[in-house]
Formats: sequence, structure tokens, C-alpha cells
Amino acid sequence: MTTRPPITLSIAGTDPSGGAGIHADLKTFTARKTMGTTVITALVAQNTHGVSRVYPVDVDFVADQFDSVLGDLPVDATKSGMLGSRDLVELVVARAAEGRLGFFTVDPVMIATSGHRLLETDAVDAVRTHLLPVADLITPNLPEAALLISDDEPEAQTTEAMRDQAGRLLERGPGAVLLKGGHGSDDEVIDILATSDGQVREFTHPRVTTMNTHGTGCTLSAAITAEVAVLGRERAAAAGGPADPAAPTGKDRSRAAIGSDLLGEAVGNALDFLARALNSAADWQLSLDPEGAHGPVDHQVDIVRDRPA
Ligand SMILES: Nc1ncnc2c1ncn2[C@@H]1O[C@H](COP(=O)(O)OP(=O)(O)OP(=O)(O)O)[C@@H](O)[C@H]1O
Ligand SMILES: Cc1ncc(COP(=O)(O)O)c(N)n1
Repeated sequence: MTTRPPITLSIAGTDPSGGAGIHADLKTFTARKTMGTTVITALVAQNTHGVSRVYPVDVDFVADQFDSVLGDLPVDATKSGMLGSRDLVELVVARAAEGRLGFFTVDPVMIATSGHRLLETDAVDAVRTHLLPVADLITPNLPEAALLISDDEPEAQTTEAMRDQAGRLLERGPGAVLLKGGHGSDDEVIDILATSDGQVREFTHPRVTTMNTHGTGCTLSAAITAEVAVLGRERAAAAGGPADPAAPTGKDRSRAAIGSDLLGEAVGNALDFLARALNSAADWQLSLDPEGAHGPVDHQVDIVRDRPA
């Protein structure tokens, strides 16, 4: 009998300083016990102080990367992060529709914490109308959620308003919405998970006082994606079903197979991981120029350091 680890895929841009984008995703996929693969959408010169330049990857080369990964490996779960342009959004939509991405998390990355645009303005509409319906889960922060609803929707200021916006985003077609409250200022961070079966769950944890929040959204969406891959394969094995169905996983099938309870468990596990990673790096000072720097979280928090190999 052959075995294999759960396989995850990140479709995103790079962060050479290692805190966000593809780099955060691969570290998280590894920390959460999956084999990570990547499709790179843009090379980004950035660090803990912000983005200095974006070098987009040609659409046909992004398509070639998809072919390399999906033509060879049975991907259990995928996340998308920075897509950059309308053409790349459309390409991802087409690949998702082919049904080979497994469970598909869309982190609708638009603007970096440092203020740099990571999605062209004319691509926002394609995300709203084409990408959201093919996602099993979307993970907007407060400004992204408002913009995905409409150009003049105000940011949610209360938990009630977050629940309302999560419900309205569900109407745009994703299987579930995790509306992240990290951009608030209360002592507690509240994230709302609304699923298409009508359930709404609230996740609450203490706000960590730290400057090191670069890449929290990337890390969270990668962790949820990995958790779904791991839990999904465990459940399939326990149920005696085929771990690797020969046919591609159709959208309805992947949503039905995951279910809102498993998704709730995956989100809870991922938020716990992120809280450990935030706490572990809360006092880090990495930058040679610490003033105004936003460092990364500690993706290796669960990997014991100083232990003999
Ligand atoms: N200071 C903090 N303390 C505790 N949890 C936090 C903190 N900042 C962010 N988080 C957690 O990280 C998640 C993602 O953060 P946020 O809402 O800022 O998303 P984001 O803006 O997409 O992230 P990013 O900074 O990577 O763009 C939040 O849902 C929250 O659970
Ligand atoms: C390639 C890439 N993807 C996403 C982010 C968002 O992360 P943050 O808002 O923490 O800067 C980023 N900075 N770079």
C-alpha cells in the first residue's frame, strides 16, 4: 500500500523577508504537517517596512506553473493570496472551475499593511463576481469585506455589523466567510465564521500587543487550508472511503465532504496556531532599523528549537 502526506497549494506573491505571501504560506503548510506546493503570481520586493516594487509574473507562465503542479500532484486543499491583476484572477477562476484545487480558500488580498496596493483596482470587480462564487471559504479583513460588498459600504464597527456583512458576502456565492476582526482596536479580537448551511460561529481571543503582525492574514488562511487538508483526509480514511478519488473533486463534492463542523474545527485550530505564533514573536526585534517595522509571526513556534537533531 502506498501512502502520502496531505498536499496543499498556495497561489500567491513572494515576500523575500519571509513574513508574508508564499514564504509565510509554505512555512505554515510545513508547520501544520502538510506538503506545500506553490504557484507564484508576482515577485515582490518587500520587507518589514513595506513593499518597494512588484514584478508581475506573465499569465502564461502562471498557467505553466498550474500545469506543473496540478498535472502531477493530487492537491487536497488550496489557498490564494495576492493575485495582482484581473487576468490572473480570471486564470485562477478557470483553474478552480476545473475542480482540481480541492478545498479552495480565497484570502482576498488587496492592500498590504504598509499601504501598498497588491490588487489592481480594475480586478476588484472580477474578485466580487467571479472569484467569490468558486471559493469554498473567503477570509476578508474588515476593509476587504466592505469593499467586496460595494464601493460605498462602510467598514463594520460592531460584531453585529460583522455578522450582517458576513451574511451578505455569503450571498455572493462562497461556501463560507471568515470575517477577520484583527483590524479593530478592542482588547479582544473577534472573527466571525458564517457557513452556507446558516450557521454563524464567533471566535474570540485576546489581542496580542505587538508590532509583529506582518503576514497574519496569509498565515491564518494557509493554516486553515492545511487543517482542512489534514482533517479531510483523516475523516475520509476513518470513513473507509478512497483517500485519493480518481476523479477530480467537483466543487459541490468538496464542500459537502468538508461540512461546516469540520470547517469550524479547522478554523479553531488555525486561530490557536496563529495565537501561539503571534505570542512567540511578540517581543522579536528583527529589523536593522526597528522604528516602524512590522515583523513576522513565529511560524516555527511548535518546532522546538535547540533540540539535538
Ligand atoms: N494583535 C493581534 N492579536 C491577536 N490576534 C491578531 C492580532 N492581529 C491579527 N490577529 C489575528 O490575525 C487574523 C488576521 O489578521 P487581520 O484581521 O489583521 O487580517 P489581515 O489584514 O488580512 O492580515 P495581514 O496583516 O496579513 O494583511 C485576525 O483574524 C486575528 O485573529
Ligand atoms: C505577497 C504578499 N501577500 C500578501 C501580503 C499581505 O500581508 P500584510 O498585510 O501583512 O503586509 C503581502 N505583504 N505580500
